[in-house]
Amino acid sequence: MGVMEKIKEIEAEMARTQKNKATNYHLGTLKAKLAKLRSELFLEQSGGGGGGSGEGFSVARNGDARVALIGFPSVGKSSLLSSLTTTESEAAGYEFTTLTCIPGVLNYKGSKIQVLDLPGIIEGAAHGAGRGKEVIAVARSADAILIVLDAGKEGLQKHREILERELETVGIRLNEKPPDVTVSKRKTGGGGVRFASTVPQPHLGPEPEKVVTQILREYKITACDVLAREEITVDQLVDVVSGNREYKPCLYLYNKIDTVTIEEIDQLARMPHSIVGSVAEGFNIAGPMEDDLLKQKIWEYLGLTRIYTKRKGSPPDLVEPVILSQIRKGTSVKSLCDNISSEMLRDFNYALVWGKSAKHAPQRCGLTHNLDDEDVVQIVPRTVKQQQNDRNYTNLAQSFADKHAKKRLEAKKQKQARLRG
Ligand SMILES: Nc1nc2c(ncn2[C@@H]2O[C@H](COP(=O)(O)OP(=O)(O)OP(=O)(O)O)[C@@H](O)[C@H]2O)c(=O)[nH]1
Ligand SMILES: [K+]
Ligand SMILES: [Mg+2]
Repeated sequence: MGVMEKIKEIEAEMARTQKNKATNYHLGTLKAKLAKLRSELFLEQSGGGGGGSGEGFSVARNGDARVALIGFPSVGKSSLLSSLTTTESEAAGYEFTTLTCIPGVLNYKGSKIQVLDLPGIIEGAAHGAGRGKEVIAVARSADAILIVLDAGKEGLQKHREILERELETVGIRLNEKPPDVTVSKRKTGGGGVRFASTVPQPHLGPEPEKVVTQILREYKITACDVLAREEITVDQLVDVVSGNREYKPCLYLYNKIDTVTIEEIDQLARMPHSIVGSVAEGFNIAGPMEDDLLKQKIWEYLGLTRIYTKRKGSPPDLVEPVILSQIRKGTSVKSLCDNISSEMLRDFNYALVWGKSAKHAPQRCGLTHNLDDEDVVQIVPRTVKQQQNDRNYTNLAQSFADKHAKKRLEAKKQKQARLRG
């Protein structure tokens, strides 16, 4: 039986099985099996062959962050790219106008955001329909996803769900945090799965340990300690165990609101993580640089942060901020140094910070301090003398260690000689 048939069979069995306490354990096992088969299928397909022309959309990463435009055909993705960036992507009134990945750069608040226009996807994309696999692979590589929907289309909510499902099938989790669960495999201490939780686990049924054991068995893990620090579902546990999940912020844009009534617009605007707009009319999308809602939201979902650096005795550089991202490498002083140069990190002594993250102006901070948008930072390196001292101490420590190692070796030799003699 092929992977696809096995998947179909399990899905059918899950549909037949009523959801209640007694079947919780069985459903958990099925979910784990399904997740494993789906990832097999995905890997099989992304490893070349099967559907499409086989050509990937390899577009070099560029700028401070990457956003992928995902949606059904003709919802206005290319029109949007052309309005957000200086790149012109062909737009037309027929489906599948765009057949490849078109990158553009959005300049916003001193950052450069790479925006990727893509072909439209349809139901079954994750399993290779259209060029779905390639499109979804690009979504996986993005820092955030912008799902574009046509506000005037019938079955709009269904579209949203289909797109979410296609992305979820390949392990992308939208607007979710990685579950706070650790699985530590045990080398000693015997087999068996030990499950502990700091909170009650109502979703795992009356015997959580049994459910957990069964799911781990599907992944051939039999000796380990599992610790949950929050309430989790079976799906979340499967995500943790399978390990190749991508957690991504996702913003939904209901485009073409010029074609629907004000009541409909009002409803759409209340959907979670959503904004409404019209590329054609410029509403919420192509307004003046800083107060345009879509750009603001993209910035927010990417967790971007501007840091103005300054040198001793000079004013801060307000023209070219260093852009850090909360969702990528974080906004600590260490990330800032890393972003500038390896020497900056090597010679770091402390940072002087002005702005929202500082308790007083300036605050003297170490590498772990988290910075806020528009903070001003001066990095103070260790003095030449301190650096020289560091090197001397390192050398001293080394010769000390060498001397003792030598002594121990000699003592060992003498002991062996004594035993022999
Ligand atoms: N009324 C209206 N039409 C729009 C709007 N935005 C885009 N369109 C039109 O919608 C049609 C499709 O736009 P495209 O930008 O080609 O859509 P796409 O999502 O890139 O389409 P594919 O590449 O074929 O998947 C074009 O005729 C656009 O002019 C809008 O806000 N309002
Ligand atoms: K089109
Ligand atoms: Mg297009």
